[in-house]
Amino acid sequence: MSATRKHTALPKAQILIEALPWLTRHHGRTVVIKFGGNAMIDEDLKAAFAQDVVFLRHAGLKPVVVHGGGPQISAALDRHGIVSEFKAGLRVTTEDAMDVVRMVLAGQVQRELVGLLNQHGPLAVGLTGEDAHTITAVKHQPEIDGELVDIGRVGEITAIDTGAIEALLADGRIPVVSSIARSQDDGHVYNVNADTAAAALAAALGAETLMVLTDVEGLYEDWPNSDEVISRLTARELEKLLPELASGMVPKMEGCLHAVRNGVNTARVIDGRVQHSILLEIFTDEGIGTMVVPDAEGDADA
Ligand SMILES: Nc1ncnc2c1ncn2[C@@H]1O[C@H](COP(=O)(O)OP(=O)(O)O)[C@@H](O)[C@H]1O
Ligand SMILES: CC(=O)N[C@@H](CCC(=O)OP(=O)(O)O)C(=O)O
Repeated sequence: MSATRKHTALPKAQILIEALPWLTRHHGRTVVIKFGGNAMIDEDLKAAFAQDVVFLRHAGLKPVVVHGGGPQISAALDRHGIVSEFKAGLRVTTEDAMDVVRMVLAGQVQRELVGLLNQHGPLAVGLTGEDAHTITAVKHQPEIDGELVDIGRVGEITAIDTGAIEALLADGRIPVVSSIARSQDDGHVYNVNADTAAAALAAALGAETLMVLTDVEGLYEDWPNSDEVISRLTARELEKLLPELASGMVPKMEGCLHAVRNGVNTARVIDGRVQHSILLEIFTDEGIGTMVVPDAEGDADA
């Protein structure tokens, strides 16, 4: 009887001890995790996400969650009779649409994640970029075919104030941030792409890692023709690839590039549809998605 028990218990100890080098390396470090709206497929996945984040916190890391909600916003706009339109990968956001964006991100998606995390204890505190000047932006006008285009209340980040997030982390809490910015140029607010917001926060916080959870396995080498995932690339390699990327991958990979060029050690895009993908990525060698690393010192034109 006891021999059988030992048999089944030993592999579990093995798994725990395998995580030791990662626990040592990441102890006390900040990890920014972006949870994309497309990865929030079902209740089980959302609950597993919350478990992973709480696990990281109890393992001595400092997780910061930045969430998206693109599909959820589109569904709510649809119910309000507002048609969703994207230009340069960003939502054209009228004044009316902005109210809906804010209501869905801060009032629904963020509340749901805070609730799931807090099933494990008094840990999560939700905020938007408006709170304590966390994210400040000016009006963003993307250039499309050589012309500046007005896409409404979409913001370009000009400043990050990490004070509120750092105070929460120091208090052992898990900040959950919605990608809405305070406006530098008028009294209103701006809609910011959640990947861009997560990357800017990761850089400003000096995070160890930016982890972007989405609905594909990683960055595909030749999307949509093949599902060959690029497992590792340097900032310079990514920079060369950027002009070829499409739609949702553009802000994600631009964000990864910004992060590793501004002090973040690794930026990863991983499949949020796989349960416990965060734990697999942080605590094992068999990293599952795409990892972007800074250029090696001495790299030409790095
Ligand atoms: N090279 C690529 N590799 C993987 N996905 C790509 C690529 N180019 C474009 N995509 C698209 O980007 C999508 C992910 O971005 P997005 O829809 O904005 O997700 P999220 O809600 O997680 O931010 C994928 O589902 C895929 O359709
Ligand atoms: C300006 C802009 O496009 N904002 C995004 C904000 C939410 C988001 O980025 O959500 P995902 O991460 O799920 O795509 C939007 O309105 O859809």
